[in-house]
Amino acid sequence: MKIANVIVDVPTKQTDRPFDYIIPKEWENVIQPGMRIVVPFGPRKIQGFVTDIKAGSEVKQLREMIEPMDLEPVLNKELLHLGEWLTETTLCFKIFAYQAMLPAALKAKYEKMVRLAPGMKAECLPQKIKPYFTNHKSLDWEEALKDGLVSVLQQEAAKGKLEVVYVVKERVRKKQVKFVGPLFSAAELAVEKEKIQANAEKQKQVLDYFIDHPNPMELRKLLQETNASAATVKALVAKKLLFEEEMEVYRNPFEHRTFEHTYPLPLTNAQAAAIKPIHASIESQKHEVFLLYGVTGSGKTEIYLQSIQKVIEKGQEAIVLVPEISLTPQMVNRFKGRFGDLVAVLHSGLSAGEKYDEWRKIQRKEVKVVVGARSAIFAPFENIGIIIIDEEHETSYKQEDMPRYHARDVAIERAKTYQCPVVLGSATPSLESFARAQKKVYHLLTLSSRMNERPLPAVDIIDMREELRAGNRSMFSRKLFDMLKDRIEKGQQSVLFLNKRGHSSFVMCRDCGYVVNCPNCDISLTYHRAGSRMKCHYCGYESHIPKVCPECSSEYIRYFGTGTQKVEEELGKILPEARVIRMDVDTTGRKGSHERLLKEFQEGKADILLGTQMIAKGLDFPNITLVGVLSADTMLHLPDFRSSEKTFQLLTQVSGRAGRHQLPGEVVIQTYTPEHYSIELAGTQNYDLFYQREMMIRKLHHYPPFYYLALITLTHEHLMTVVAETEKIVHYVRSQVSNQAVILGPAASPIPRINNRYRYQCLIKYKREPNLTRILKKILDQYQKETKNGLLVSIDINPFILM
Ligand SMILES: Nc1ncnc2c1ncn2[C@@H]1O[C@H](COP(=O)(O)OP(=O)(O)OP(=O)(O)O)[C@@H](O)[C@H]1O
Ligand SMILES: [Zn+2]
Ligand SMILES: [Zn+2]
Repeated sequence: MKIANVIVDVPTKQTDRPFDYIIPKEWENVIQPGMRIVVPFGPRKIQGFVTDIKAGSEVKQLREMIEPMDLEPVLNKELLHLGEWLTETTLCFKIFAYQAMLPAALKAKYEKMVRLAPGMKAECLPQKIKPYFTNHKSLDWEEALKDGLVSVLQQEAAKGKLEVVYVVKERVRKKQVKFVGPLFSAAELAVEKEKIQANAEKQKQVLDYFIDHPNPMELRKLLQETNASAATVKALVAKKLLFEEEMEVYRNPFEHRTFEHTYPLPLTNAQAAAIKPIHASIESQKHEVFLLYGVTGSGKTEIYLQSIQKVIEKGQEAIVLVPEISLTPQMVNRFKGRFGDLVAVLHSGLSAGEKYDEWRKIQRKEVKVVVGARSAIFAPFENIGIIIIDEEHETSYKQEDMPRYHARDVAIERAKTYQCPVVLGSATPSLESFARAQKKVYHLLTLSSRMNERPLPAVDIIDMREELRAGNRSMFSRKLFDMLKDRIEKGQQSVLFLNKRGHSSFVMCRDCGYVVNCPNCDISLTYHRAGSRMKCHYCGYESHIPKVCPECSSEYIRYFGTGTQKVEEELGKILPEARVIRMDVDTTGRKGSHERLLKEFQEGKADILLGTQMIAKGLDFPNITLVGVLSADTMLHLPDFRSSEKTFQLLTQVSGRAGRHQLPGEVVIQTYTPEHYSIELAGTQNYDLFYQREMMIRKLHHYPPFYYLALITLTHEHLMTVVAETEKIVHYVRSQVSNQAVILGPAASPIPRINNRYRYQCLIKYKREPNLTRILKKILDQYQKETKNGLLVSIDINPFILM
C-alpha cells in the first residue's frame, strides 16, 4: 500500500503537519511529491500538496485520497524542501509557504483540460485514448478521471505528446486564437496536392507552405505569409487536408513591442574586474554572495547581462529580481533585448492569466531567464546558475504577510542548493549587506565611477527655512524655480520628486526645522490628529504638540506634508508655460498608463515629470538635466529606525537620474534639515561616510545590523485585553531569553487600531538567542489554542515595517 503525506489547505496550528492518505491502486503510479491532490477532510473535500510518498503509516483508520489535480508536480523537490525551510525561518504554516510559490491562477478555481502538445497528432497516441483527441479535440479533466485515463495520459505527457492546460474560471480567460495545421505528413500532403485541380493555385501554395512547415500556425500569420485568402484555407479544411482550431496562446504582455536586439558591450576595466570573480563562481559551481556596489550609472546592468550570458552558455538558468516599481518596460527591454524569447517576466501588473503563462514557460524550461519582482524568487527552475537582486536595499523585497520572507534570504538559500552565485547590486547597499561585505561574508565588488567618467550631478541643498525667512512661502525655492524656468527655455527636461511616504505624519518647526523626537528611542514622534498628540510607536511614549518650538520658540510648529496634486496646481500658477506629466497612484492606476506616461515624457511631450517614489528609479533619459526634490525630509521622520538610511538611498537614487548621458546634470534638494547627515551626505553622494555615521547610531541604539529584531503583534477588540496579553508575553519572553536581549513594550502599534481591533506590540532586539525560535513558536502555539477569545498573535522575524 502506498501512502501520501499531504499538507492540507487548512491554515491552523493543529493542521500544520502532513496527514496520511491511502493512494488507491489506480493512482499508485500517478501520484508524485509536489502534486496537488483532493482529499477528504472531515466532511469536506479539500486540496493539499503531496510532500512525500511512503510504504506504510502508523495511523489507523486511514482514508483514501479522492483524486489528483495535476499530471506533473507543480513543486519540484527543491521547492518542497525550501517550503520547509520557509516554515522554519518565518514561522508560517506550511500550506502558506507552498501557496506562496505558485502563481495566483493555480490557487483559483479552474477547469483543467488535456490536449495534444503542439505539432502532435492523435495518431501517435495509444489506442485507448486516441479517440479522445482526434480532430484536435481536448479532453476534460473530469472526464479523464471518470474514464480512468490519468495514468495513460501521464505517460504520454511525459513523452511530450500531451499537455495540460488550465482554463481558469471567471478570473482568467485563456486567450483564443484561430490556428490552422495540416492533417497529413509532408509526403502525404505532396500526394494530395497533385489531386487538386490545376487552377487552384492558391490552395497549392498553402499546401506547399505546410509541406515546408509542418506545425500548426496562426491563421492570421498564415494568410500574411502565403498571401492566400481565408476562403482558400476554408476550402482546404473542407477537403479535410487542413484542420482549423481555436487554440490557447500565451498572453504576451509585450506583444505589441519589438525589442531591438543588443549585443554585449566591451567592458570597461572596472566592469571587467568586477565580473571576473562572478564568472569564476559560475564556472567552478561554487556558491558565493557578491555585493556589487556601484554608483548610479556605473554599468551594473551590463555586468548582470554578461553574467547571465555565461550561465545560459553553460545550459543553466538565471533569476533576476527587480523592485516592483522599477520593473518598467525600459528595464524589461534591457533583458529582452539581449536574450529575446528566453526571458519570462513576472510582475504584479500582469493579469493572473499572463502571470500563469509566464510561469508555465519557466516550468516547461522554455525560458532561461526570469525577470520579476519579489515572488519571482520562487521561479520553478531546476538548474539555477545565478540569482541577481538589483537594488538589493529595497524594502519591497520583504513580504509583509505570511510567509514573511525576505527575497534575499530565499535567494541565498536556493543558491546554496544549486551551488551558484548570488549577486546583490546597489548604489546604496543596505547597511546589513554592506556590513556583511566588510566582514567578508559577502564578496565586495566595487564600481566607483560612472560610465565614461561622466561626473555625478552637482547637488544643491536648499535650506527651506531660509526661504521662509526671505518671505518665500511657496513650495518651490527661488533656486529651483529659476532652474526649472531655465530648462524650459533650453528645451531640456526636469524631474520633480515628491516623497509621499510619511505624508502629514510628523511635527516640525518651519522656522528652524526642529522635529520632535522620542526621548527614549531617537525616532520621531508620530502626529495624531485625535487629541492633537504625538506618540512613539516603539516604546509608547507620548506627549502634547508643543505650542511653540522648544528649539527656537517659533509658533510655526505644526504637522507637515503636501501632495502631488497640490504641486501640480502650484506649477500651473507659477510656470503656466510648463507642460507637466504627473505620475502617482492616481494617474497610473490603469494598466499600461505608467508606460504610456513615461513614453510621452521620453518623446519630449512634457517639460516636467512630477511624481512620487515610482519615478525614483530606472529612468535613463538623455534629456533630463535637472532633478528637484521638493521635500527631502518627509521620510526622515517616519517612526522607523531605517528612516535615515531610506532617505539617503532615495535621494541618491533620485539624483542619479540626472546627467546620465551627454548633457551634465544638476540636482536641487529642498529640505528643512540640511544639516542632517543623511541629506548632507546624499548631497555629496558619499555612501562610505554615510555608512560609518549610520553604523555608529545603530550600534548605540541596538539596531540591525548589530542586533536582530523580532516583532510580536497582538490584536483584539478590547484594549484592556490586548494590553494585558502583550504584557504577559513581554514577561514570558523576558524570562526566557538571555540578558543580552532588549525587550521593548508593550507599546501601541504605529497603527493602533484597524477595523476596531486594538494593536499592541513587543519588539525583541537580540544578538544570539539560539532558543528564540522555540520560544516564539511556543507563544504561537499557546495563542492558537486560545483563538476562541478573539486574540490574534503574529510574529515577524526581521521586520521591515514596524507596524
Ligand atoms: N561597457 C560599456 N560600454 C559602454 N556603455 C556602457 C557599458 N556598460 C554600460 N554602459 C551604458 O552606461 C549606462 C549606465 O549603465 P547602467 O544603467 O547599467 O548603470 P547602473 O549601474 O545599472 O545604473 P543605475 O544603478 O542608476 O540603474 C547605460 O546607458 C549603459 O548602456
Ligand atoms: Zn524652531
Ligand atoms: Zn520611544
